[in-house]
Amino acid sequence: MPQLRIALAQLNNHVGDISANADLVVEWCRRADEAGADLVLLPEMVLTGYPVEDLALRQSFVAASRLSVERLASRLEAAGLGDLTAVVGYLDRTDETHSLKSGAAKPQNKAAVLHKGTVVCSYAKHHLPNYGVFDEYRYFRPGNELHVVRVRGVDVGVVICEDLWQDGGPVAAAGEAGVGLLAVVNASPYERNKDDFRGELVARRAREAGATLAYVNLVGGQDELVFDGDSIISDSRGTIIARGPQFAEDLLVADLELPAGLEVPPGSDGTGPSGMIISHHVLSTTAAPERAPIEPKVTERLSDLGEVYAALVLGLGDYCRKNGIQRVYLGLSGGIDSTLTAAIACDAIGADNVYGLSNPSAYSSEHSKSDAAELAERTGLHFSTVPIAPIVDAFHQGLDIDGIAAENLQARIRGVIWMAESNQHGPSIVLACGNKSELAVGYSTIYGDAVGGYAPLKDVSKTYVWKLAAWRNEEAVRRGETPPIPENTISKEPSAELRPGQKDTDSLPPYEILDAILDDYVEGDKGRADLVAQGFDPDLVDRVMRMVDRAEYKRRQYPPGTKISFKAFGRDRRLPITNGWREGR
Ligand SMILES: Nc1ncnc2c1ncn2[C@@H]1O[C@H](COP(=O)(O)OP(=O)(O)OC[C@H]2O[C@@H]([n+]3cccc(C(=O)O)c3)[C@H](O)[C@@H]2O)[C@@H](O)[C@H]1O
Ligand SMILES: Nc1ncnc2c1ncn2[C@@H]1O[C@H](COP(=O)(O)OP(=O)(O)OP(=O)(O)O)[C@@H](O)[C@H]1O
Ligand SMILES: NC(=O)CC[C@H](N)C(=O)O
Repeated sequence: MPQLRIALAQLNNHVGDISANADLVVEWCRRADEAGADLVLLPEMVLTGYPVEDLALRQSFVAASRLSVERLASRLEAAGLGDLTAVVGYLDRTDETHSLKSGAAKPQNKAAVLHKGTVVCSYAKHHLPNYGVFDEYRYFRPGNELHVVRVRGVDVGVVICEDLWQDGGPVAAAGEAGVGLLAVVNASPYERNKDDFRGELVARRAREAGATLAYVNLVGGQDELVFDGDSIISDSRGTIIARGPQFAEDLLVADLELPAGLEVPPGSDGTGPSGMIISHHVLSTTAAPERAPIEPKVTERLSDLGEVYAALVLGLGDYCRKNGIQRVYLGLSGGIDSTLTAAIACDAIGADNVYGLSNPSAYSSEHSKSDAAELAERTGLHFSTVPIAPIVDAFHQGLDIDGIAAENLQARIRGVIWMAESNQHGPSIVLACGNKSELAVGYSTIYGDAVGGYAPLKDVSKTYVWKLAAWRNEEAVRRGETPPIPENTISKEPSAELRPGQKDTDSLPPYEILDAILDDYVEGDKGRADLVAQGFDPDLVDRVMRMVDRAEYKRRQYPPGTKISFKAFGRDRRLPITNGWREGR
């Protein structure tokens, strides 16, 4: 059986920066070549980044992507990497003469096969995901052909991401065509438990196709999405034989013993058993040289809490790095949300770039100040205190307000202070510290503690915030480091401290109950009858549903934050703000 050395380049690119991404591709191809690879797979749309959103509608962007892939082929050849076969994702349009208004003029999400200075063929994704965070029907025209390339005598079928998730189509056709290897290039965003699902999917499709399957995934943060890498190789029996790290760049290299391709006349095209047009391309048939075999690695999985924490760190870190943001400012109340946000920020961009502000009011407890100071001591972040009581008093001299209006004034004054610091010492942003539970029920002050450029905990429920905080401290102990989060911050009862003795439970049900209802209402999209049938108190269900529905306007104005759940607020859950639909009340 011919031996093929494959390299999966799970890299972190930059949406829109085609020229820098092309440089990255060359660099990773060089690394693959140095590792002796015959074939290197790069992630879906590696040249443009993913998702490009409405950049896909700009002809200039599509043309630049297309030109870049052609130049890349000659660049690789000129760099002495022409013998390597590279699968490179990009955006293409082949029918630019058609009317822009017609769907036929839409570009395609493609993967080009580059070899010996040419673009040998280019596969267009068949299945376009159009659910959750994906809008691919808005942008792309689906493909209808399959390409099979022969590398070192092995037939390799190339498909793109969602093609793997759907039954039938190009994956089934590749199996029927008898490929030895199915190469799948991906940009599959992280969400909790998705890695388990992906692992099973890859193994199942490999068994169904009767072929070894190599799955390469992107790494890095892109606005609200974070890509976790976690590239996988499964043999044709469904055994995972190699797996890359999560949330880190890596070149995963493996030697594969694969069956020789069947007799296909060079360059012959035809219709496969499932009726799909299949084009064959013979690139190389010579056997691999004698070389010391590489033992493929199977990287250990992170724990559930560990992977969520890593996602939040990478999401915030890449948002800052890719947008030229050097520092972050945030209000430190000594509470669990701002403390965990600060710990994530320190891990993402370094404590020396994190500026925490304590802004005590007349109602602030002593522990709110001492716990915030202790956090600074433990992490090494910059810490300063700007009391707001005199500013609040000055406002009250000119304003006749009380109750919630007066409470919100305090939160807004803090927001003004954080933004002023950020403006003064930029390039920097303010971090909003709200969590998913608060965001769901509108428990934050708009233009107050809701100000900011990024919200790391936006998709993390309050009960999970506590778990993550405990996990981060345990992790520090395991590594022999100082746990960042003060014990009192984890154990004390949450309070907004906007009036004397205020507790979150004055306005909200206990978070364990609230989060259970929110899980079903927000993530599960269940209706009132289902929630009541599950045993939740009907009055409480009504109250929570009302709070969630009414807070849509607040969520729309909230900063972006990393998606970690099946359904995050934002692109994943799109509801009208002006909405008269009410159930049972
Ligand atoms: N449909 C709509 N579209 C656009 N804007 C709309 C709107 N409905 C109201 N508004 C505007 O929004 C205002 C009400 O929102 P907002 O000013 O935020 O005030 P509001 O939601 O009434 O009060 C803030 C709540 O959050 C709690 N809080 C505040 C700060 C921190 C924390 C915490 O623990 O983290 C909790 C606080 O205890 C209080 O219960 C209205 O006065 C109006 O101006
Ligand atoms: N005294 C304070 N000094 C600085 N920032 C504050 C102060 N109080 C509140 N904040 C900011 O406002 C946000 C909302 O805090 P609040 O205490 O009202 O509710 P919370 O959701 O329980 O948050 P936390 O758990 O961080 O206290 C905090 O996360 C913090 O960023
Ligand atoms: N880019 C894609 O096609 C992603 C869709 C796919 N179901 C995933 O999340 O992995």
